[in-house]
Amino acid sequence: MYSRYVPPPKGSIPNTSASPQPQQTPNSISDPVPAPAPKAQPTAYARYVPPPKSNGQTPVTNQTQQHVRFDDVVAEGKQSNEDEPPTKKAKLTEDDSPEKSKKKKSKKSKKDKTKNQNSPKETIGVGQAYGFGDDLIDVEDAPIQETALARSHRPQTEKPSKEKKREKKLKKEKNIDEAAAGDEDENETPKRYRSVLEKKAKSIKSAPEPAVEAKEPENGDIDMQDVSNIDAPNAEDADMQNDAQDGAETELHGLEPLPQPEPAAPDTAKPTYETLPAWLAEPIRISSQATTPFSKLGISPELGIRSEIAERLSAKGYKEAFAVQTGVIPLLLPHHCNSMQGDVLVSAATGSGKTLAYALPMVRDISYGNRHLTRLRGLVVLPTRELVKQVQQVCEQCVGVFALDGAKRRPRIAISMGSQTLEQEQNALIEREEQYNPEAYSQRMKRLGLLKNSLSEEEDEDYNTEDEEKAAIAKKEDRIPTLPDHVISYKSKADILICTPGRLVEHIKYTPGFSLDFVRWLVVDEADKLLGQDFQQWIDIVIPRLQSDTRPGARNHKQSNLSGVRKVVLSATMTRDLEQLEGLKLRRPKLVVLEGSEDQDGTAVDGVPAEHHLPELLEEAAIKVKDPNLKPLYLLDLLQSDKILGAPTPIDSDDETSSSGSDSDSHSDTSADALATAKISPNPSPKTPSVLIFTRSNETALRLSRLLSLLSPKHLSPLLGTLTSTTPYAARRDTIRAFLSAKLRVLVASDLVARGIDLPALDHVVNYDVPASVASYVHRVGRTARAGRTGNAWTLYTNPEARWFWKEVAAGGGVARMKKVLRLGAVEEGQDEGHVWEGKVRRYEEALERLGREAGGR
Ligand SMILES: Nc1ncnc2c1ncn2[C@@H]1O[C@H](COP(=O)(O)OP(=O)(O)OP(=O)(O)O)[C@@H](O)[C@H]1O
Repeated sequence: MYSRYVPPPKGSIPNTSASPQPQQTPNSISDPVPAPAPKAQPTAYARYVPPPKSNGQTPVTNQTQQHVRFDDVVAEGKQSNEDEPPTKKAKLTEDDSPEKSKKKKSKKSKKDKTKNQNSPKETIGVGQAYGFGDDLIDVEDAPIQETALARSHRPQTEKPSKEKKREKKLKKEKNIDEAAAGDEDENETPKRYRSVLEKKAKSIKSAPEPAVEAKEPENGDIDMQDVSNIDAPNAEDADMQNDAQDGAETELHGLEPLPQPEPAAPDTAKPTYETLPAWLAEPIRISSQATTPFSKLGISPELGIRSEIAERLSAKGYKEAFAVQTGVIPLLLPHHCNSMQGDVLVSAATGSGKTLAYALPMVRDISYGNRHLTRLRGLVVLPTRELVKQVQQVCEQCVGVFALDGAKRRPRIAISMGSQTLEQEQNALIEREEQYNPEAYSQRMKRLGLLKNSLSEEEDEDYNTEDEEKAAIAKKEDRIPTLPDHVISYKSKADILICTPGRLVEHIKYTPGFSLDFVRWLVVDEADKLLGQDFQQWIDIVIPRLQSDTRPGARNHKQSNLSGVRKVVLSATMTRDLEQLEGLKLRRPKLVVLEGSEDQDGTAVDGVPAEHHLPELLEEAAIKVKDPNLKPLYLLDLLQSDKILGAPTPIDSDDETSSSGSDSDSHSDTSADALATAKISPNPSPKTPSVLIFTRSNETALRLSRLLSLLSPKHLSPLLGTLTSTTPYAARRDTIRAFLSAKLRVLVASDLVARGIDLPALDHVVNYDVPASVASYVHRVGRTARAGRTGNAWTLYTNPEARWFWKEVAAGGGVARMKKVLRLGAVEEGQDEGHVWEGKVRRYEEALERLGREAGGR
């Protein structure tokens, strides 16, 4: 039935005046509803006549109108024989029983087709849609056509008797199809279809009455049932379709709709463009105020820091856990939950106490280990020797704290940083023991027998590869004399090794018996530095050795079900570079970020949290250097200002001009005050402020240090020390010791000590040269204002450096600070009188000349 529907061409509304349309008829019928404008279309759909808008009539009236219209057509066709008015027919239709209605529907269908014949276009369309010739359509419609044709060909000489008329009428009604067949010539029905049509007519006649009544549309609109009736090839088909449709309503024959799943809830998640993993994008944030007693850390006293230990820590100056320790230590203490035992990354300000945050839980775990066996279980990697020494001290403190608390053993701590020869370090790290092992002994003898022949060659053997070198070391080891049936076995002398990455790599390669098989802690302090630089590719060499699991149980953590290497990665300027972190092969990592309490600015710029946080009690200032050639003089003025060291006493003054200047009224007036407030003295005390001056290179540091000594031989020179990476380690160590004991008060240093060095009493940091990066600035100024103390940072900047400094460092959103950076004018611009400054410049030029002579004389 669907194939028969030929939709009308778009926008082509047939001209109702051009062809007679059934819709026109109702207008003449006594219908109370004014007929709508005819929208005659020859198809079934075209029969729908919408009810007039807001006519105040009920839809029932419209329904009536529809039926009236169809029956009108019938009435029209019969009007010549039965002179009943159309209104009567309409009434009858409305009163029809459902059964009759069904029959009439079939007739309607046929008659409708007759009407459709008036439109040649439609006839062609329907025939084509069926795939038959148009003839077939004509034949189907023939019974209805006959009424008109038969009338026109009826002989005029018929008997006028009523009997004959009645007979004829009956005959006509009974054999309407036969008459159609008899009118072959008129209908031009092909013979080949005649028998088919006859059979069809008979079957229509003999067909039983439909059992199911056709439903009438309730609202006057034509529904699909009507359409199917109208378009059915004949009445029987239409009835059958009706039956089928009605039956489908009552009996579904297993075609019930399958249960469908609940419709999925619409996805309300906003698209995210975050490329960082969740642990990095959403770190654990710790407020700087979050201090806690050590005894409260951990899930229980047994698995945490016991109160006896907390008391001992307090005795050592660690009264309660700093904020970063409050956040990190619980993550590193034993836990039953595996998800709490992943690797930990820490980003916290300089001087916030990161060292104790990892040293305490690591030493605790190793203290509770095997009583008798010393194995290398903890590895701490740091970028400089100074830091190695510093961390060693903190770890030793922790060892002392746990040693008395029922710990099974006192962990041994070793350092390796290249301050000694490799052999000295090897002896400090590894112990050789003779072990009874006849089998290994015979194998060793075999090797030695083979070696004898080639001994002379080996003496001047040149190693081309690492493997060759290792083999040579093994041969040397074989030659160490032992007791019969004994071989050399190796034993670690240290439980914890604190080292620089370069030396660690050397031990892995060249120290017999040096093994990382038992290591279960890896600490990478100053991580951004260690991951950002190559350091003999230490990551590629160390990390695979920590992943190997050749000895089952060797990496088991005490008091927890964790096995494997626990990695702790720390920095004040922690890298978020996943590529760099990837090399560490982190497991279930968590990032802990220490935030400032209420950073005045820099906490968030455009909603982006600051990358670095400066110590809360740090005060920063910057001084513009107008003439870079006189920069050392600017520094001298700053040092000798009341802001830092104060002016030297007039009696001991290095400065001739200053003495002469003191003759002036202004100076003589204040000389008594100057004496009273003078801070610089050749004999410093712990109260004398301490200063760390950073330069951009070793050479600049050495040169500046010498220049300051020449400019102030009496006062600054005795207080001055220099720290560069070219300075011998022993000299460096002595310098730091002297500084910590207040014998030295001013250190001129390269960036060697910019990171990690803890100089607790340091009051001032001066950036003589602007740092190379924001991170470098953070580390440099972080040498002061540590552990909750106050501190000052001063930066000298030249005109070309001004833009970068103020934009990236001072005002950049990447650095969170409590106070804004002060912009200061140089001393020469304000306080000094012209002739005093001129005198300083003259002395500076003399000092430069002398420096040049010294350099040339070397
Ligand atoms: N709980 C504590 N109580 C008192 N002082 C502490 C505590 N924890 C650490 N300190 C002290 O704070 C100072 C800074 O500690 P530490 O050197 O570990 O800082 P840091 O965060 O590693 O700094 P940097 O990033 O510069 O290396 C040290 O002098 C240390 O002794």
